[in-house]
Amino acid sequence: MHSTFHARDQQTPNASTYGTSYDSTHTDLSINSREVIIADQWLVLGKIGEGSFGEVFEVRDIHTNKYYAIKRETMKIKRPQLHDENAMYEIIAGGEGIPRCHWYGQFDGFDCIVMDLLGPNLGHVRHNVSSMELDIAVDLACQMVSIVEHIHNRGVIVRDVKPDNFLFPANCQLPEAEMVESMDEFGMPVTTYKKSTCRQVFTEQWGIDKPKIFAVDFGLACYWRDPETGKAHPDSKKHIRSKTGTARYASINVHKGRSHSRRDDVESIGYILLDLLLGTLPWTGIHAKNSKAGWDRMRQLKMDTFMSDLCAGLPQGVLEFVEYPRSLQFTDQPDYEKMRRFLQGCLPGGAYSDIIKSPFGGEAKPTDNYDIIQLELKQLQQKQLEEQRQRELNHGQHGNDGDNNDRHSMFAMDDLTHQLPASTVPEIKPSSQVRKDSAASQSSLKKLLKKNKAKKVGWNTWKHDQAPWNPKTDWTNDEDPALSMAKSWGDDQKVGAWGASPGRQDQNGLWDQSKDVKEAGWGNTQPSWNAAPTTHQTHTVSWKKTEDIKETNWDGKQAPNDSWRKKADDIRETEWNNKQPTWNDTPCHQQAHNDTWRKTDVTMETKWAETLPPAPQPTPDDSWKVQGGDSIKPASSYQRTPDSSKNDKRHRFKLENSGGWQQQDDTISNFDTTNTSWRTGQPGTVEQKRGSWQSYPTDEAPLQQHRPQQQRRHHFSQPHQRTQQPSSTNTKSRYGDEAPEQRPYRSDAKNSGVSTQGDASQVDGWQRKPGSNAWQQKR
Ligand SMILES: Nc1ncnc2c1ncn2[C@@H]1O[C@H](COP(=O)(O)OP(=O)(O)OP(=O)(O)O)[C@@H](O)[C@H]1O
Repeated sequence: MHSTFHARDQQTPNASTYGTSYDSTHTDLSINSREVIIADQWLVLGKIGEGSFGEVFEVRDIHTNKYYAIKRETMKIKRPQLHDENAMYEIIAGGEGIPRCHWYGQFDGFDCIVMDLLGPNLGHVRHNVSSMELDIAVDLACQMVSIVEHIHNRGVIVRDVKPDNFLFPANCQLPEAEMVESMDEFGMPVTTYKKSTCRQVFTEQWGIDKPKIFAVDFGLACYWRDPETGKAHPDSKKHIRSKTGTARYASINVHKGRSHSRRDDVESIGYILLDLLLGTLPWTGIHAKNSKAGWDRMRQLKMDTFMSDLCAGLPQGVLEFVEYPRSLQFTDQPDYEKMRRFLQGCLPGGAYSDIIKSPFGGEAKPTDNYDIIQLELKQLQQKQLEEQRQRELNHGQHGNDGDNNDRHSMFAMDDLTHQLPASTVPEIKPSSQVRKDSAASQSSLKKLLKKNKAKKVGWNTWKHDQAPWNPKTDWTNDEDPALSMAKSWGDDQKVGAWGASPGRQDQNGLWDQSKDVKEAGWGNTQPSWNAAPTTHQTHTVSWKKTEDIKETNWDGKQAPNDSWRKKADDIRETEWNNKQPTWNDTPCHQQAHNDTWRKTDVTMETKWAETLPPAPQPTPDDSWKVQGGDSIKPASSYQRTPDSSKNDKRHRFKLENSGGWQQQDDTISNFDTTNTSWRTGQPGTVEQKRGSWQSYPTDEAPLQQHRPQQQRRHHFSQPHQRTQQPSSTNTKSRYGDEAPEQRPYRSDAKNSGVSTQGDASQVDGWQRKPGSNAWQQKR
């Protein structure tokens, strides 16, 4: 039965001592150093772990007093993945070794998943024991095979199988090394640490012979099988341009740039098994000039290492287990039972228990003789490096690919958790022509797509950052450490959205134009969009029909507020409704639909090429004028916030000096007029000059600086940025079947009900048409 460890009282006898103490990173800091209760239920206790993108905290359910873990990810991140991870947890729920999720939602600008609380991970434990006995490693590997088998049976592949993603139960504490004081040859005191063996830890400290493990972190997981057709995804055979997962445990096929399939997950388990038994791998600890060089070197080492050399001293079954996945084809289903047989056969008396002879001669080494193994591995590694150096010298390539020994200019590959920039692919400079609504731009877009095709972009590759129309500035966001980190790592570490979300739409990215990709051209003239008046939009849009895609009819007043619906046999159609709420809201934006559509079996994307005029800058000294000229008050005294509690179009207004909020529906007629000389009235009586309002997503977090910047980024950006909602109350799926909402920068005028006549008729190059609400560009 699936056992869970989500509450202290459900744990083992030594429940009082377990918990977060296993993790040295535990800080006892709750978010913002104050009591934080998430969703009125989960009291944050302290941080217990973190990965490249997520942070994990221990929380207590204040209603039941049970303990859980919460993983959070900032919603500002360029490529959020917790949402997908939650979806993956749902898909694989109920399996042995899969933690249960209890809540998913947004809090304080973070996506959060509450799940069963677990303990130290396999990597931690291996690091803290002197050696791991064969039967223990075999048992753990068998559990991993079964967990991965379950996940594969649900149509999903993990793509990041590594020791750090297998966790022991929460009642298991990280083993501590025993401190031993002694004297060195000069009589000086020396402190050494003696680690226990794994068996000692399990039996003596944890009181369990064979602890259970649980898999976590499905941020990179994706479907290997199309849930609609039940067949392997057609695109998944393509080459990927950037590698996914953790280099140390990546399969050779992934190193070669092939898409992940089930065989790669099980090959990674083989490397984990070797790591557990040997304590290291020949390619552990290597340094490289850049991550690409590191991945390349690891690939070379993996390919050059005879597994029989590596497995010397280990039972034959280990070798069989490691080599078996390498023989699998892309679509092959691994024979999990056979893999477990190899493992079980390793145990004394088993069918695969013969010990493999060491290539260095002499007796076979015992598996717990760590020093000898380390020495032999070092020799092996040296030998391989020497051979490689020699090869390079012969080819006159020495030093060209990061294989020099200048360690100062290198970084440790072990630090590299995810993946590589596609540094071999030349970046395509953004072309201004691409954004133009002209026939020329259509053809240049096609050229770019064609170029991209030549670059072997695969269906499960995150391609956003390589989008030719997406200039580098798109990544510039110094305020967001997560983004700058992503940048420094090569922007396509975290793949997943493509593969992960069949049936959902990701409005971002660049796509390749291959058989299953459909393109729809947009007519060359979209005068109404360019002019962007609020009311008169006429879509003279032409569609190019390719292959089996259906055309979408436009009936004059459409907005990209569409929903997709699947018709028959793999054909999707766009339904456009006639409302244009979002586009209408943005009179000061120039929008050009220079779009292409891509359809794959499972996803569809929209690329909105957008040219926006510079966002209007608020001028703090702008004033409010009351019609009739009674009084003038600095607009900065007023703040406006969307009423996030109501999540509707009403706004609250704050008169700074008077304190207190006043909520209005669509007017500001009830302002506290006693405090100031303000006179308010019905819509139409107050004039507004630009920049008068300051928008706040919540009562606390000013957005004023942020929003214009975001808007400027839209100048270049992919549409998903527009879909990001700053409000913490936004729980809407980013993959929902809607087009991205246009967040109006100047929604104040419309939403507040304040008339925008008079002075407000001019906004940074735009002006109201005399006598009408329509906007037109200044000439
Ligand atoms: N349910 C849990 N209970 C206790 N600790 C957890 C739990 N989930 C994760 N952790 C700890 O937090 C660490 C980071 O979690 P996780 O791997 O999910 O984050 P990540 O950012 O996705 O990591 P990665 O860099 O591998 O992608 C894990 O290695 C583990 O030690």
